[in-house]
Amino acid sequence: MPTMLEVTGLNHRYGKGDGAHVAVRELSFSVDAGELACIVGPSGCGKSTLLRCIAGLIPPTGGSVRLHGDEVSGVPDDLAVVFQDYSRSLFPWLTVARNVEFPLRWRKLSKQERAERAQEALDAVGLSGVGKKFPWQLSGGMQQRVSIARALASKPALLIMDEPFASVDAQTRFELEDLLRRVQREQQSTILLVTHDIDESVYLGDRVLVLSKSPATIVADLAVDLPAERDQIATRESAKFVTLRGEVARLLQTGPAAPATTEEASDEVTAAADAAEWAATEEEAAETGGATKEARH
Ligand SMILES: Nc1ncnc2c1ncn2[C@@H]1O[C@H](COP(=O)(O)OP(=O)(O)OP(=O)(O)O)[C@@H](O)[C@H]1O
Repeated sequence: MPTMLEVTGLNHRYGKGDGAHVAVRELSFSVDAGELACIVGPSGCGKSTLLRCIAGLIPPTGGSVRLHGDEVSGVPDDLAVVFQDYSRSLFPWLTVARNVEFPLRWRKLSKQERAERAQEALDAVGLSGVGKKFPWQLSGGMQQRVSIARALASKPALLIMDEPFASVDAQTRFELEDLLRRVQREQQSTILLVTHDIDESVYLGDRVLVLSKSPATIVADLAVDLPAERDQIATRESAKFVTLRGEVARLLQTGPAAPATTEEASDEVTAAADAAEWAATEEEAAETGGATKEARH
């Protein structure tokens, strides 16, 4: 698959001089077309800053972001973002259908084509019959489906999702996760999704990018070797899922295993020599039928 998103040596620093804060440091990764990549990182590590740079909302202070080969400067036309807070991202005075159509106004589409695209997107998220309702007449989970439909209607090259399911209850979250995976596969969408939830990152992702504590940098890029068809109970109980979840949790807690210092390495050599000597003595004792073990303790 061709590369859809390429982030190279990205840096972002807020402010200048003594008060400057480095939020993102030398961060590089790429996402292939049709891939769903999850980003997981500790609170405050710089996830939103990274997404804002990728979405062209703020210019990075260093490095580059390329979308299908084009340098991102300003918000690209073919990029859509779904935020956590659905209640603030939908217009309450517009019907659901009009909300979904809204970003298509800037596309060269007839009124009829816009209406059809909106209906297709609503069908895809299981909201075929609610186009004439207003967002406030829907549940929270349904409103977030509308936000997803609106993002999909514009057929973006890249869909960015910032904690999209963090404001809904656990049951709805599971439904929305399954919905997202289904729609992503049907439409071959390229998605970059940020979450705090380790399990969600493994359940949803084709890949999980683990970020360090602030300033954000990538500590691991893990392929999620789970079947494409996932199930909220069976997948989460599978050995592969549990292992991956543990690996992500460990990386978040401690970061990647650091290379041993010279001092640590020399300690390890001494410990290994001691162990070998002890084992040899034990062997000797066993051969002579002695009770060295008991005598030593
Ligand atoms: N506009 C700003 N000016 C100065 N510092 C900022 C600004 N926005 C964010 N920061 C700082 O940059 C760091 C990263 O913030 P950011 O919001 O990107 O982290 P995050 O990982 O998305 O956080 P959370 O997990 O809490 O959503 C934080 O220390 C934050 O205080």
